[in-house]
Amino acid sequence: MATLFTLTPSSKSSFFTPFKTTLNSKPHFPTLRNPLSIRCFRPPETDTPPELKKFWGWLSDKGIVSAKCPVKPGIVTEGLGLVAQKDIARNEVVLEVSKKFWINPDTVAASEIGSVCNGLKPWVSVALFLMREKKLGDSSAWKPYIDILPDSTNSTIYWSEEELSKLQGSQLLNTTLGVKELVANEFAKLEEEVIVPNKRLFPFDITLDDFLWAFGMLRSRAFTRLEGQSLVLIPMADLINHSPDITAQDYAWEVKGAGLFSRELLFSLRNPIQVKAGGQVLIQYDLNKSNAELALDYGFTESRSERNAYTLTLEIPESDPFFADKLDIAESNGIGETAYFDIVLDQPLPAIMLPYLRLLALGGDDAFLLESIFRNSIWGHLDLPVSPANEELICQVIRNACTSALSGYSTTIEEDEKLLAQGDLDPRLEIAITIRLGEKKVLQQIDEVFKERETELGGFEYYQERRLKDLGLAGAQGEKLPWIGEV
Ligand SMILES: C[S@@+](CC[C@H](N)C(=O)[O-])C[C@H]1O[C@@H](n2cnc3c(N)ncnc32)[C@H](O)[C@@H]1O
Repeated sequence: MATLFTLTPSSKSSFFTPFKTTLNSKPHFPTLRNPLSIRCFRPPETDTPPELKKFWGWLSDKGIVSAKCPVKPGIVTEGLGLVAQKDIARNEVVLEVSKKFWINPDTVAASEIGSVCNGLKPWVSVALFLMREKKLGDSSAWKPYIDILPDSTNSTIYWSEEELSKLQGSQLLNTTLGVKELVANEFAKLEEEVIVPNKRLFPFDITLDDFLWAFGMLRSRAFTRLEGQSLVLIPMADLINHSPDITAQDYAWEVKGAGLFSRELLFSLRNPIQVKAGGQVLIQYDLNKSNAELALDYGFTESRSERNAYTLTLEIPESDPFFADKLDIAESNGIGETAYFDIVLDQPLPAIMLPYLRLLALGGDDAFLLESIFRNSIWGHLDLPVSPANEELICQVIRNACTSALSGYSTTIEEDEKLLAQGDLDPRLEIAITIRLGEKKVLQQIDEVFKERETELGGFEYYQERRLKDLGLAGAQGEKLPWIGEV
């Protein structure tokens, strides 16, 4: 039965596309109902590491910041962050960085390696630029910035095998391995087509680890979807950390025109919530990212239940005798041969999932609905239960898939909850437990939905009953009218 259609509990492939989103892509508005929790106070000046002092000096020399700048880079619990130098009001602009200090594909194109980067994907060219500047050391014009970039984050792309083993059975493990494979493939191509043929420009060893480092830096700190920009690194602005307490929808940043005729572009960062001097200016990165996306992109998770999600991949198998008809119906309703459904903890199933499942399970006595005369009305019919056999098959296949996915994890929900409750965990272990616990809870929730449906199968109204009613051949309760047998 389960072979009737394919259900792959894996992540969607579009998730592998680098820089679909990096920092937030949706408007986020701050709210005073969610007061900022001050995580760390500005360390005494003597604690400031030399790299940070040099970075500040470089920012000042370039005119990126002035002595009046309301924020300064400082050491905070999240690594480096932006520390308020005075009380900062909500919506106050804390930083403006001119385009000439951004690192984006235009920067690469205008650089020494620009001529060999033609045709590279934007993120690949910026990653190559970043690696090269790092290798150039003292000769790099960007050295003070490169020197304050971390060697890694807690993103799962940087985890050891041992650390990744704690994600056994999870979608995030598959996604992480998929992303690393994608990065490795891109690197192999880059090495062969650009690095090796241009030894003069790259007179040093550049390894896959260097490329992974650059990829992770972009993924965690590049701003995307800025007007007309694919991805941009903005020194100093990229020190802004995320706060789960800022939950309203608004962009904390924008690109503005400046100078004569507004020809110069300026990146402007606002403080979304009132901050006291010494506190950290924080923003909401992206309310729509799941914990898996946060863990992969930035290396942290949140405890809010709606961050827990599981992506169900449903597919019409080519072996289905009605493949062509089903595909035609799916495509005319905006779905394809494969559909991805993000199921979120404590939220209802996506509305389109049940109709799509009914379509996939259509066959046997219900196959007549696939005939072309029904083509315009079929989707409406699939919105409601079609037949007991169809609905039962859906329940069985989904429940089997949930059971199988749940059996892939090495711990139970209860064990994970106990581990989390103990506290004081290594950050990567805590991320792994949060992720696998969240995924299992969502799988359990899906199973419960279809378990309940199974018990309700006898109470649903199916296509044939609705049809008889529409034709006036059945009573309000679906019972056949007395004369029907006499017709
Ligand atoms: C845009 S950078 C911010 C600057 C960064 N803290 C640094 O030291 O360079 C994003 C990275 O900061 C860290 N980070 C930001 N917000 C965080 C949070 N709420 N919890 C844990 N780490 C956070 C993560 O390592 C993330 O990948």
